[in-house]
Amino acid sequence: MTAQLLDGKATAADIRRELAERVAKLTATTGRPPGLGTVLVGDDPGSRAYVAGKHRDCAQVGIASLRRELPADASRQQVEDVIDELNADPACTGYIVQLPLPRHLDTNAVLARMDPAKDADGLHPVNLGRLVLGVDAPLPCTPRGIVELLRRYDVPLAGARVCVVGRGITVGRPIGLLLTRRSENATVTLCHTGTKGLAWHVREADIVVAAAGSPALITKDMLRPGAAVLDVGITRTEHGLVGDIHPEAAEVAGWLAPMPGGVGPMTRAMLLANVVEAAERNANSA
Ligand SMILES: Nc1nc(=O)c2c([nH]1)NC[C@@H]1CN(c3ccc(C(=O)N[C@@H](CCC(=O)O)C(=O)O)cc3)C=[N+]21
Repeated sequence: MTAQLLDGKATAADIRRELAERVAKLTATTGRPPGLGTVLVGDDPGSRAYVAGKHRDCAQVGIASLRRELPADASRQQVEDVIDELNADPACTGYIVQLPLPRHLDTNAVLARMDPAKDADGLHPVNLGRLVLGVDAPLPCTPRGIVELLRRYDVPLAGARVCVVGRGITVGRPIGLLLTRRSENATVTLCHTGTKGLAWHVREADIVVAAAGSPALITKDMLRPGAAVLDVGITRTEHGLVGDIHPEAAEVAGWLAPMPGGVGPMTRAMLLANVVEAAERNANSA
């Protein structure tokens, strides 16, 4: 078997076209385009590249970009001033603080200072709480992108056994909350580096979400033939970017979202969707 491609790159391009129409309407009715802010602290080349990609996406769909950059040794006060400024700026519909922050800064304190209505990442504690409660809120971009990709390729979710590998706050922790909603109705097992018998858990699964950041962790012998496999891991090595899924997994999987070209572009598209939805909420309440 050779897996069917879950083409995140092409799907994200479709979504950007859909969003561009909504942005054009919003801009016409409100007199100004939605704006996405990014806060980048330090000069990690990976983070810089991601942020640049987000601004390219914005330009494509007609969303305005507000870039804020601070040096790696920025003080807590400097970061708070930028957050306060974006919270108050009517041109900023939503924004993100690029993670990880330099170690001397308290990530949770920074996230908590954001206006939850402007949280384009869905990572503010209030919005994560709303996700647990099942109340409408901006959703974390990567989990939302994964659900959207599975839906657009008609991968069956109801009753599916999903194995998530990784417990980070951006992917592993929140994705189970989306997939176990009644509307998705999947069953989710959350595995991590402390899991005993990882291969057994993975082999039980109809859908495997690999988000551990451990190169080639998931090998073809671990997979149920025909499973949908999504590679969320990205590790920078001297040979380039490496995912969590071993390349030979494509021989056994039924569907594969590769890295690159799978979940990454979907994450970026969902960030834009969160901003457009926030702008539509504002327009409707104005
Ligand atoms: N506040 C915050 N929100 C984030 O959403 C966030 C973050 N911080 N910190 C870092 C991670 C990582 N992340 C990626 C997004 C897109 C690609 C992406 O588009 N990847 C391309 C290729 C990337 C490349 O070639 O460098 C792909 O997979 O095809 C990758 C990684 C968002 N993150």
